[in-house]
Amino acid sequence: MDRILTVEQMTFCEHEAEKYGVSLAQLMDNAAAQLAEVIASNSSASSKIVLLIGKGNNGGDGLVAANLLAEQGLKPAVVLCCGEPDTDLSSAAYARLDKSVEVLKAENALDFIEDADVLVDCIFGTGFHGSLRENILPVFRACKKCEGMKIACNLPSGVNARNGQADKLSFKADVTVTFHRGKLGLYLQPAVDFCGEILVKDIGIDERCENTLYPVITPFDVVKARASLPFRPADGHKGTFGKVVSVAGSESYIGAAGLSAMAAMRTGVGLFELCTAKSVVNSLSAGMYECTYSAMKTDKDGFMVAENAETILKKCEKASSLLIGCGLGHTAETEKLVAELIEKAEIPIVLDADGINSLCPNIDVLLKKKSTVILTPHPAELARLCGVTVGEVMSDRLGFAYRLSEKYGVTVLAKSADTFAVDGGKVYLCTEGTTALAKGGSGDMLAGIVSSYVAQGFDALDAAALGSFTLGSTALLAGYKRSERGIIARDVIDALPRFLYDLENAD
Ligand SMILES: NC(=O)C1=CN([C@@H]2O[C@H](COP(=O)(O)OP(=O)(O)OC[C@H]3O[C@@H](n4cnc5c(N)ncnc54)[C@H](OP(=O)(O)O)[C@@H]3O)[C@@H](O)[C@H]2O)[C@@H](O)CC1
Ligand SMILES: [K+]
Repeated sequence: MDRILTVEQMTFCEHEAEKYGVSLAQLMDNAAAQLAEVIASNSSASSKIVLLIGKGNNGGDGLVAANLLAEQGLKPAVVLCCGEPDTDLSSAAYARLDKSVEVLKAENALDFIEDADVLVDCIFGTGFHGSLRENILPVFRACKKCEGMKIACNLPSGVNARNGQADKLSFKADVTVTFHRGKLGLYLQPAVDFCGEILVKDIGIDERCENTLYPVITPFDVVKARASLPFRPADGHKGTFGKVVSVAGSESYIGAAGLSAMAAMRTGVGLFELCTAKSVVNSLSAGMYECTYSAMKTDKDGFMVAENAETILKKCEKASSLLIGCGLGHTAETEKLVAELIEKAEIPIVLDADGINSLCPNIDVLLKKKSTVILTPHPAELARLCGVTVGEVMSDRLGFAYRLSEKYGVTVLAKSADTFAVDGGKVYLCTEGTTALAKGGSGDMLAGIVSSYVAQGFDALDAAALGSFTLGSTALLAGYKRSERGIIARDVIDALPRFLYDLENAD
């Protein structure tokens, strides 16, 4: 799988295909043929094959597939789950249904569904929205009881292909036969748990149909990760591998400054300087010897003040990335500090956590930036950056990240269980991860790693995507034969050299 499409991109492609001589009806026939092939390969002459049919074109795919199965001498039956098909294509397919195919209504077929040897879900496809309605729940409960092979057409019903949200009673497929390209939602949590094995099948859509769209989504995998690792010259010295200046930490948030520094230093950067409150210097320097420290001026609560900007900018002259935000705190002074650093710094900036929160009231300062900016928001921070609710962000995380990136010319690493790295030209999806990262400190590590990669000269998008891949994969490695419950940030940091070794030596 080398490309993923959003539902909007897929719909665009389907209509664009007509320009290349493939009609929507032909696409449905092609989709049905691919579906029928997978069903047939999982059936024998005696198999009880049951296709669950919705009203839309997903149901149409199932009806055409039923005909193809009947032609091969198999014995499919169809269950109308939402009444009679009602789109042009699906009602035409229903009118053409082979007479040998048994047709049942859902209310009379619950036991029949439970007994299927091969159960095929063609109830909802990309047209699904909202959640499963009350009247159809008995069908989904019967599906749950069925012990036969379960195949989903295009996507499991109950799953939202746009954003990965999924009803708890969604069809739990062993195999999902999806058409042309993987649909974004299928690779996101929690939908991914309902898809089983995802088979992407060609239905005759020319690749050129994708060219006029905004960037297609590329999964960031080990091959890409390996390719984006920079060469380390054998005669390199600490100056060769870049320097991060980090503006992080406060009397209230000490650990965040330390974790981001350790993660950066464990991912290849030559030098790391921590600009922070005196109290943070005192406590971290007792155990973290590898970086340098600069004590900054603070307010009475121990948060850094804007007056430090000049000193920090001076330090930036000898550095190659500026990390702002881990444990910074959010005050009127940090807002001023962040705005001034963004406006004046001439090295790439990675903005995380309270760096982002401090930016939000003055977000238009991004338009005055002198250098590359990478934002690393979690969903609540992304919502704040976009001025919308978290619920709105969750319904279209990629869309919000993309528009933010376009509007301000920044790279956005929209982090969550699945993470998007987005800039105006490309979108990467990073799905590595484990619940070991669902803990305090993970965001700090990610920001530190990204700042380290940027300091070493990576392009911003590669640094962001590889940063996410590095953190997710390392957490998996740290959790090998250990419970995700018990892994903490420092375990992940300790495992970073091992992860990088494996990556450097991957085939
Ligand atoms: N376009 C093409 O060229 C091709 C498309 N292809 C296939 O078509 C599929 C897309 O077809 P589609 O657009 O007709 O939508 P589909 O997924 O069948 O569902 C729509 C129906 O579901 C209903 N419904 C929705 N939510 C609901 C809910 N919560 N609870 C209850 N009902 C709900 C909705 O009702 P309504 O919104 O009116 O309430 C409507 O009746 C796509 O996945 C692929 O398989 C292939 O053949 C290749 C060519
Ligand atoms: K389906």
